[in-house]
Amino acid sequence: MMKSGSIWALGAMSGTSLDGVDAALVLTDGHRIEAFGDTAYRPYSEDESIVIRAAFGQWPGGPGVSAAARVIEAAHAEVMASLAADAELVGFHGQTLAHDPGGRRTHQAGDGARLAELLNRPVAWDFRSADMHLGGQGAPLAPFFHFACARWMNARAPLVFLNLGGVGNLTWVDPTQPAPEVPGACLAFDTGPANAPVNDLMVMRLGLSYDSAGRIAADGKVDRGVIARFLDHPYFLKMPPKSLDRNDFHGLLDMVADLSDADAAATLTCAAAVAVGLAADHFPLPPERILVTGGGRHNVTLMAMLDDELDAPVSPVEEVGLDGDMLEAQAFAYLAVRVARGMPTSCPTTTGVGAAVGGGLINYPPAIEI
Ligand SMILES: Nc1ncnc2c1ncn2[C@@H]1O[C@H](COP(=O)(O)OP(=O)(O)OP(=O)(O)O)[C@@H](O)[C@H]1O
Ligand SMILES: CC(=O)N[C@H]1[C@@H]2OC[C@@H](O2)[C@@H](O)[C@@H]1O[C@H](C)C(=O)O
Repeated sequence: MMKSGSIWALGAMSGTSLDGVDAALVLTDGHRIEAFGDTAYRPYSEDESIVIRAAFGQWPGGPGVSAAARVIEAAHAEVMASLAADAELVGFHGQTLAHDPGGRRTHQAGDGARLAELLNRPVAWDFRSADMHLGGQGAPLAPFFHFACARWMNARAPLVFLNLGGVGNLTWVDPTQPAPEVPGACLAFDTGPANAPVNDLMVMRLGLSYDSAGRIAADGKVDRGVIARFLDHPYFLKMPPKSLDRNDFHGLLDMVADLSDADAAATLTCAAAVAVGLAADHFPLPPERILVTGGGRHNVTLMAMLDDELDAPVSPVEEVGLDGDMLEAQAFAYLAVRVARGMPTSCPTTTGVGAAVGGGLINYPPAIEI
């Protein structure tokens, strides 16, 4: 018989910026967040990053995919090992190598069965495929968790969670609705590129992995002509829900090729903020506040530009007691419990799927023989 009370679940996420694996414990019954527990982070080594990057853009069976999957599984097992002892269930997102919503396919490398064996815990994984098979974008999946976070913080009016990772994505939530899958409770979509283009610029020109605190961008001047051309991208004409692959805006770097380092950084940072500004046109009602999560919240220049673009107050999620480095890992802990209990993980207004759907597979560790 299925349990109904809260259990500790351990979630893990390896994001598009490929810095490492986040892991976090959440106590939940799949509806309510009762408590947040310990967290851990394990960066990928240079050698591991090279193996994973070599498989970027590949589909299962493609060159380098197996090698990348083994690196990803081992890194996850390592960071989760100490926390798994306190968890009844693991949520394993894996590393997205390719995402093609138009072609109804997505690829998160890493095998849940292998991780179940390595951690000796049941593992919920492959969260995105079912949604895509049923016509959804397969992303974003954090929205139902964001709805639960809004309830956890006792919010009484609509608010927005904005995640600034490699790509930007947001969830507009109305916590007064009875459940996240109810029409009017959540609207979620990817806003556009966030940190990825600036990171790529930093790597290419300065040998840095990102623009720390946005200091380089702060010294630059935004090229409004480039921003206007950026906004011509057909993605901005699409109605949400909609999602992006990390490389969908690759041409953006060419557009700043003739600019100085500082001007190029300022322009790419502004592009991320302007994309969020455009996203705000889709909000069903004005949100009370915009809570920013993901690494981009540390970018002071980006946060100031967002403030200029948006009408509601913008602040990091820490302001309400959440952990902006761990929200995605916590989301997959929460979603794992929903998968285990047959609850939906996405709906028409979060991924564009035809009806609320529960995605994910569960693998159990091999039975121990005595
Ligand atoms: N101190 C900082 N100053 C400026 N930018 C920062 C700082 N710390 C992190 N970032 C940016 O945040 C990025 C990492 O963000 P995050 O960890 O949220 O991404 P991710 O989870 O890998 O991506 P996604 O959410 O798209 O999967 C870094 O690559 C960098 O661009
Ligand atoms: C396909 C994929 O891995 N998408 C990620 C990525 O990173 C941010 C954004 O693009 C979001 O759509 C999603 O991750 C978060 C955790 C989500 O599904 O909500």
